[in-house]
Amino acid sequence: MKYKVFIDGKEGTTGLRIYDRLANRSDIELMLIPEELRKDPKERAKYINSSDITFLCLPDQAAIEAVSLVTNDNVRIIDASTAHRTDPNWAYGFPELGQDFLEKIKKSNRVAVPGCYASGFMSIVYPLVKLGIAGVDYPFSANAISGYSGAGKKAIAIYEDENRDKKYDAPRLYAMSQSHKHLKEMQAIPGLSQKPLFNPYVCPFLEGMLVTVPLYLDGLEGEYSPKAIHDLLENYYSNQDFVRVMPFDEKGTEDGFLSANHLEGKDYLEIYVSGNEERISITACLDNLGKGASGAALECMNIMLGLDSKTSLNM
Ligand SMILES: NC(=O)C1=CN([C@@H]2O[C@H](COP(=O)(O)OP(=O)(O)OC[C@H]3O[C@@H](n4cnc5c(N)ncnc54)[C@H](OP(=O)(O)O)[C@@H]3O)[C@@H](O)[C@H]2O)C=CC1
Ligand SMILES: CC(=O)N[C@@H](CCC(=O)OP(=O)(O)O)C(=O)O
Repeated sequence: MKYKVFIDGKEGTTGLRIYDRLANRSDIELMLIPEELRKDPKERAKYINSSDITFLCLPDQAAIEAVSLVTNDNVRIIDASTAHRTDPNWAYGFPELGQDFLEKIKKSNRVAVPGCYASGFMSIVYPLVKLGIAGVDYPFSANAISGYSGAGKKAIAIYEDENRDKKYDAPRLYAMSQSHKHLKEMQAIPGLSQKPLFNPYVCPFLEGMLVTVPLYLDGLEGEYSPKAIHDLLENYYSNQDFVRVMPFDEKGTEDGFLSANHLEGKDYLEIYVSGNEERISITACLDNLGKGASGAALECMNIMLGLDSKTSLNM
């Protein structure tokens, strides 16, 4: 039997990558909507309701509309947008955070794929809070950079225009009003008492991401060295394929640099712990289109179908 899969928003950045990874799978029948009808709600409803799994790779409003079109209770939805990530009726698609996350993804027919920045932040902060290393009231902050593909196809066209304005040649800070759309899930999923301070930059390279969470050790719930925190995180993610805690080095890496495109094309995330006895820095490195979007969506699909979670993914 083949699973029938529909990708609503297949022409977009996230949708295309899911399509490419599924195109050659013998266990999947990809349902292709005629190009001229791909935004027609009536036609989309037909495709959604006759699929086993529908991926929503759409702007938030279109994703909300797509969910309202579901009339067949058996259809399972995987939504890459921001629309449902803190909705308790939806599973949060980050199985490595805990057995409860994994079980909910397995059982649910509504799964929300975490935001790319949120994935990096969550991979660090969720275990810190869960293990009692940091309190829910710790004043978390995060600095992050993303490749321009994170901003979707319109931004890709701007960045790849050979006559682009010079301003696109440098990292650009944004969301300076502290109102980035991922802050809601960054607070809600680990249960923080306030939203973190968050400074994202979009940069002139295609894909890749770093999210750094700096910490004062004396603000934690107990006495820890950077190495002790490293070991606790390593233990938390032991046996996980998609989240890997890298060997401890007080400089972070051997030469003291970490490139944001280091995991380009890969679907897993790496965590680096570095620092000294006063202040530490924990950084998640991922591909915004991999574990930050399409890769995570496919990992969730594999789990929902009871397959090896690594099927079709780049490890
Ligand atoms: N890029 C990334 O790294 C990440 C993106 N996401 C999220 O995934 C979703 C998709 O993002 P992304 O792929 O980057 O966006 P894109 O802009 O690249 O693609 C969105 C696609 O949706 C199509 N679309 C828009 N409205 C409708 C509609 N009403 N019906 C059907 N199709 C529609 C667009 O059509 P058209 O081609 O005509 O514009 C486009 O093809 C967003 O919610 C985004 O926030 C999540 C994680 C990371
Ligand atoms: C570089 C860039 O612009 N990135 C996007 C986030 C991409 C993403 O993760 O979108 P979702 O929230 O749908 O997951 C932004 O900051 O809005």
